[in-house]
Amino acid sequence: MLSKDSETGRQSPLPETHWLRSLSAAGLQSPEVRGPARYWLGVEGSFTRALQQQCREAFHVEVCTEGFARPSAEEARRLDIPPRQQAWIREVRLCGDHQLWVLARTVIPVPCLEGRGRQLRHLGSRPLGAYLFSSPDWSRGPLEVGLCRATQPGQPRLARRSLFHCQHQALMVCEYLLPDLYLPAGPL
Ligand SMILES: C=C(O[C@@H]1C=C(C(=O)O)C=C[C@H]1O)C(=O)O
Repeated sequence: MLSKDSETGRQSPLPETHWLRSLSAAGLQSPEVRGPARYWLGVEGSFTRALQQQCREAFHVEVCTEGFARPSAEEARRLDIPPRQQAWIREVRLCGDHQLWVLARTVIPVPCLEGRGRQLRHLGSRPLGAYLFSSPDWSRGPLEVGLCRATQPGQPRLARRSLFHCQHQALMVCEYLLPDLYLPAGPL
């Protein structure tokens, strides 16, 4: 169930993921991208806000891990940071109406944590999106779509990610969609 980062030995419940630069490129490789998940893969504004709007009852963020760790080699390349440099890594579960909807992993390079960015280390269960979208300093780059190598039922099969830019710095937010978010519940 767990994938292991070959360089750090770190174990993560997030499946290995192949990232593509557009919804249409991903749709050619996986028909699931063209189904009900398509809406969520393409949300351009705050993902947290879109999830909150989908909720009938409650929405909450549960922090799984937060701290300095080494990003994967692929993440370091995408962020254009040195391969062995530590970053602040936050992994959370986003839950709506008492179901797990999204697993999110955010990689924040050290320079982003300076100045006003200090707040990024003290979010706790406040959604990161609320901070990024309320601050004029940050803007989102293009969305990528991830096809996951899920090895167990219930693991995410689809994901999305983007860089958020602030002056010359960037952080990366990856969101893994769980089927309970986009597949209608079966008959009771
Ligand atoms: C980037 C956003 O932030 C969301 C909140 C996160 C968190 O609190 O760690 C992580 C990923 C997102 O789903 C957003 O809302 O668009």
